Amino acid sequence: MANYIAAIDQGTTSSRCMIFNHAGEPVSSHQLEHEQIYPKPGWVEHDAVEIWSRTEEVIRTAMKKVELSATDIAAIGVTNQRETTVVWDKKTGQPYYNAIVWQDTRTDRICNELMGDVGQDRLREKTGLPLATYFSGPKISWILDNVAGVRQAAERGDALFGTMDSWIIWKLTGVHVTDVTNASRTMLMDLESCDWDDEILELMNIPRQMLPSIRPSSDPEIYGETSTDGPFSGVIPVCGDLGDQQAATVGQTCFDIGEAKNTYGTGCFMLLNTGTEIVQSKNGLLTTPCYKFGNEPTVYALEGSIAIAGAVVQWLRDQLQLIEHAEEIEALAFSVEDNGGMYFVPAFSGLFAPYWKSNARGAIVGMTRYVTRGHFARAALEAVAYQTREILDAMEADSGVKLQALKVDGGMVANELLMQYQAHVLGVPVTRPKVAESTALGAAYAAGLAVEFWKNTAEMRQNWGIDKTWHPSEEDTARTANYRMWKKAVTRTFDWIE
Ligand SMILES: Nc1ncnc2c1ncn2[C@@H]1O[C@H](COP(=O)(O)OP(=O)(O)O)[C@@H](O)[C@H]1O
Ligand SMILES: O=P(O)(O)OC[C@H](O)CO
Repeated sequence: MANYIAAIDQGTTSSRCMIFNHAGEPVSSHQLEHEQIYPKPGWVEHDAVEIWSRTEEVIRTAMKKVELSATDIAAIGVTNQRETTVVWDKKTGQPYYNAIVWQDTRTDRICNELMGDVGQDRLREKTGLPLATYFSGPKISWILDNVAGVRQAAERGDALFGTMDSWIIWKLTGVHVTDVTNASRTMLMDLESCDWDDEILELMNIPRQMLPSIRPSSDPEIYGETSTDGPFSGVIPVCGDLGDQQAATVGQTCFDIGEAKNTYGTGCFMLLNTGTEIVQSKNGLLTTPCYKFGNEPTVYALEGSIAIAGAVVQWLRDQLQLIEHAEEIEALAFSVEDNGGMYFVPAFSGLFAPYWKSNARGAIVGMTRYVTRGHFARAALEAVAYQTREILDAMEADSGVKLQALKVDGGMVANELLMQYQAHVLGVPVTRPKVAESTALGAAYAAGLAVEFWKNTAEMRQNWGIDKTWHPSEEDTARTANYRMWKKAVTRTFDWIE
């Protein structure tokens, strides 16, 4: 009897496999980090082969920890860091080049040229996205134009493009697919038809045959099956696929219009369910599919994307060696009472929402000889909270919805200082669910729904419960003053790259 669903979460920092029971509780989990490759300033790459071998290892270990075999797993769902672009040879299975990560800014020139050719508005109307280095389309163009032989291979039909979901599903099943949520982040998909857009493909000079077919996020027709010689050592349907932020929205059971969640991982992403209506943002947010379950209409969301959240903690750990482990930042931040007048704008990949300024770069301002390591830690965490406030302001302005509480998840929500400060800066309660691994849970839900492991979304809602809520303190002058200073600090990063 198959009593479990497996989820593979291929994130920016790490890959993990989690196994869930019918109550939506994790019964096993394993996670491994992979290398972050920075070949030049602004460039970020991953080795897709390393990611696949880490994925195989986390699957095997998660299954072994609880002594499960393939017959115990009813279905598999995949979720992934979005936009990260890999192109591989379908005959050898080898990537032609490292995966270009969503944070990478090398396509700045390509984006500027596209801006001249077609203008921002036309693309935004079709895809819901501003023209920015963040998205996959220009990254594919870069690979086609800069890696020897790839364009010819793509024209011959030998080169396949995928975001990391496609890469993992292809490795698991040999099938070349993606889902609507991931496809939309290429900037090549028409939001309304949920199909590749020929006009944009022509504009970016991308051959259609290298693209995966676009499928529902939860697909009763299943994408494919695992094989006995793969990491699951058996045949299991793979039938759930969602970009990680959309998966977290599903995992948090935000199925009603006006429900929102914020996920604090490498970056930070708030999504607000807007139902089957496509709402175009006037305040710097993205419009994106939230999920598509089987034959039901696509549900859309407004999204506020922040490029750097947990990544700033990683940077303090790996590059400055200020801490040894990510969780140590909390004690370090607690060692000081406040930010000491210091503001840290981590615009390492330019600024995403609501600014969309690819030519911004990071800045630390307000420093005096008074500041200590503790203030660095504090300012880094505060930056995450202020950026989220900017997103919430934009979301409320766009939707007219006044949020009563914010559901949060992701690796950083273990940080109590950050969560308390977040509630303070937003002025609304912040709620962490019992299962903070909402991303993996959402992928499991998508797969489980497809095979009727869960009958409907109401069953999933019953699984959701609160672990902890942080309440804002009384409105005070310091909150307003700090946020004003943050806004001032952000302007110091604009137009840094000439
Ligand atoms: N206690 C903590 N305080 C602050 N940041 C943390 C803490 N624990 C983990 N992080 C950060 O959270 C991120 C990992 O979260 P996760 O949701 O696994 O990310 P991803 O899905 O992007 O790989 C890392 O960037 C790490 O620096
Ligand atoms: O790896 P995460 O969780 O920070 O998510 C990355 C996003 O999907 C990028 O769009």
